[in-house]
Amino acid sequence: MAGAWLLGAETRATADERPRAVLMAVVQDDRTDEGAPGTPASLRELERLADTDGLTVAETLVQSRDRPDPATYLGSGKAGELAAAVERCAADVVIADGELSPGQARNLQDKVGVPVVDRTALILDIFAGHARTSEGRLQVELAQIAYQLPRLQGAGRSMSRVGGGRVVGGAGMGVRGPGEMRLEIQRRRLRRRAAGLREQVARLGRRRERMQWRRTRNRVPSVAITGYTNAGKSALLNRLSGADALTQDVLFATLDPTVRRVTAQELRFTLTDTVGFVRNLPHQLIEAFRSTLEEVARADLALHVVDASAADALSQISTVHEVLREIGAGQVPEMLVLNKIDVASPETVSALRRVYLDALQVSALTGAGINELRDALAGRLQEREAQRSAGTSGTPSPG
Ligand SMILES: Nc1nc2c(ncn2[C@@H]2O[C@H](COP(=O)(O)OP(=O)(O)OP(=O)(O)O)[C@@H](O)[C@H]2O)c(=O)[nH]1
Repeated sequence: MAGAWLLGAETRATADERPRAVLMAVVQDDRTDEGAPGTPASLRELERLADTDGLTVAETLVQSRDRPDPATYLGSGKAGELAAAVERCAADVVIADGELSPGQARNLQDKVGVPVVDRTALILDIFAGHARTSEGRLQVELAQIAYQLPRLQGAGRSMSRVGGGRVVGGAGMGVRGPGEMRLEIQRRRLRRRAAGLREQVARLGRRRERMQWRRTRNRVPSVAITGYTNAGKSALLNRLSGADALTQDVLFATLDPTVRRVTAQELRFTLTDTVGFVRNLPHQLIEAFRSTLEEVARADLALHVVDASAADALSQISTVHEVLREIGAGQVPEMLVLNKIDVASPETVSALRRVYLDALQVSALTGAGINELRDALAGRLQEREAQRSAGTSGTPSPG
């Protein structure tokens, strides 16, 4: 069930009722750049993320401050307002549009009485609901454990309350209370589980490498489709290859890479769909999905799909570039394509074309521009192939 990990067993919602969320954010006076936490674009995206995770957004609370309160994130007056909002809306969860420290989450949770999580936890929850292959599921669980470990104290603290008194001191100085012991056992169990998962991921990664190596040896050029979440990557993959990958109007419908074969201008190449990128993609996820994302780093060409109907398309492009750099794929040659041209506004398209002069315009929905794109891809790959053979022909052959 979506939201299952996020809400734990405490949710008040029933199976046929969507859990309700209150969103909250601190807008920092010195961080009002497009996409910073609490800005309209970021909040709209958080709403979409919550919706994708099967939650109903009941209310949104924003506070403007110098910086978040170190103890409670919101200032104390605003935290009181948050508690009232949770009560009023019968909310099941509070989601912050920034990153909460484990302490901030715990303190706020004590004030409002329902789980308080951040954007990272929400994205992890969505990933958990969408991972389809065993590799994807393992990777998500690993990322969840990495997120949970430093936050275990919350559970330990309430357990230690049951066990009677504060963790240290309650049961005598230097003596561990029962809560602390339970916490240590839990930590150890999670670490052991993480080690097992890492081993399985590594095994699957090696298998993926062998397959990739076979493709390289057979010299099948590869194109990796990248782009912001919901840009239309899967739809475009289907159009280009005549395949049937999952397309859904939700964020992160695609989590596991899908490889398809395409032939154009007598050139055969592979097309790989990859996970959609989003602002502030949790670091744990980039780590966990590194082997999947490395498909992009090894590709001959990255086809960067842009949703030209998104008002913040330019900032989505920069986010994708940032993530690509972070996974070591910044050097892969890129072909940028403007998708959803059937619904894009002329203003956004011309703003994009001013920066990306020769970006092709396509619609995965209507099929406009698809043949040209397929040919352009084949052309670029052939060019690269020609350059590569020219580069190697100068090298003396052994013997
Ligand atoms: N109007 C229009 N809608 C499109 C076009 N291409 C894709 N869509 C829609 O946009 C939504 C997202 O498409 P997907 O192909 O799932 O997007 P994605 O980039 O793979 O998404 P993630 O899996 O979240 O990364 C779906 O509802 C598609 O039907 C297009 O050219 N025009």
